[in-house]
Amino acid sequence: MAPSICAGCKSARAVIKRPKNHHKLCKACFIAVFEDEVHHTIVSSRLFTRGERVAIGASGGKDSTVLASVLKTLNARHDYGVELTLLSIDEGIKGYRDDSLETVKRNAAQYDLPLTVLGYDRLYGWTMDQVVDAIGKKGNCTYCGVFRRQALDRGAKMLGIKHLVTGHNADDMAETILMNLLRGDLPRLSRSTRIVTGDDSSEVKRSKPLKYSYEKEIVLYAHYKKLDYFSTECVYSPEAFRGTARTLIKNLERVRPSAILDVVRSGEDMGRLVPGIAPTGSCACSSTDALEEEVENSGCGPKTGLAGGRLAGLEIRHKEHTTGNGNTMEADLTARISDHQGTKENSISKTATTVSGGQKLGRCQSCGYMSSQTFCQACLLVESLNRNKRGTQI
Ligand SMILES: Nc1ncnc2c1ncn2[C@@H]1O[C@H](COP(=O)(O)OP(=O)(O)OP(=O)(O)O)[C@@H](O)[C@H]1O
Repeated sequence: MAPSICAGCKSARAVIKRPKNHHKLCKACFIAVFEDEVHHTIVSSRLFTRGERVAIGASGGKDSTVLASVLKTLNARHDYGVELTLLSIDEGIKGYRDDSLETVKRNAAQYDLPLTVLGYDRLYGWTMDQVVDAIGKKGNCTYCGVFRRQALDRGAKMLGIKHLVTGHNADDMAETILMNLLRGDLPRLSRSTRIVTGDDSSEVKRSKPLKYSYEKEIVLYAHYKKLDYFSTECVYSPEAFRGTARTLIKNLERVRPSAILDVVRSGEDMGRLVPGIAPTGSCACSSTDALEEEVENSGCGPKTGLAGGRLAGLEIRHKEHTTGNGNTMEADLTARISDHQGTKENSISKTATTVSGGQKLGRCQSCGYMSSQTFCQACLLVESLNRNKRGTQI
């Protein structure tokens, strides 16, 4: 059989059948088309403004490695005028994150980008290995997801950066949409489809430039560009619901390649029909729900609605266990996590902002992180861990 000719340049030999649409392309055309599509997403969503400083959430995995590489390339090629930096969170998982962080360090040198690494141990007084020792594997993603979200925000704030990009891809988006659909949670589905969460009034806006990029194409791009990435899965395996959604998406993709994008587009369309949800671009991270949703979008994190119940329970129990003036635990927590939060953040904002649903968005009374509750989710989780450690039954 005669070799196929590239559908792009019409001259070179095609070596790739694009997972997204089965177009046959040569290597150079595939790389070009992949980069052009990410550029199109960035431009059409007006993700960046000239002069902006942007932190790339860098885990050393394929998605964020490709994101860093593509953004570096596109920033130079199209002169976005943004200042890129890598931000890594060390969850403290031996045999996983320690190795992947070595990859990020090499990436920083390869792409000539500054790198900042922040650890859970420093931020919360706990590594994930210690958390799992304390609570077991079940539900550990809840802790990790809540901690990571805050850690990334805090890292960005520490660097004086107001925009964080993550490597969430189309497959991740489709999974999350499907999970929210299966739960019947349309408001969350709507929020989860956004490319940008947070706006000028939120402290750190987040965006997903790879939102329309297929995971398989990300892997192919990394392969053809010979990118250095870390490919081991987290040793604390993901929870069942997302795993099932992932399998479903992969099976759908097998029989209909466009299924992933179709689910993403359908999610966006459905999201637009949900009443009472602010249009894209307004703050999506200003409520407890939105925080959980970000955790969920992280790829790990609560997959079964566990976090909401667990956290609500902790909040109630926290109130029961707080003394009249509510200061006992606050002092304890503050002592444990004051290292990173500093006096500035701990000086609790007196002004609260009204957010959707009539909730007041204020500051966690312990750490100063934005929260619609008295204490933020991370502080509640840290306190539950500390209580268990002290042998106190909550
Ligand atoms: N430890 C971390 N430090 C910094 N950013 C992170 C970290 N973990 C996840 N992220 C960010 O969140 C995105 C989604 O994370 P997820 O856990 O789903 O990993 P993933 O899909 O395997 O992505 P990757 O291939 O980049 O590891 C990552 O692409 C990255 O931008």
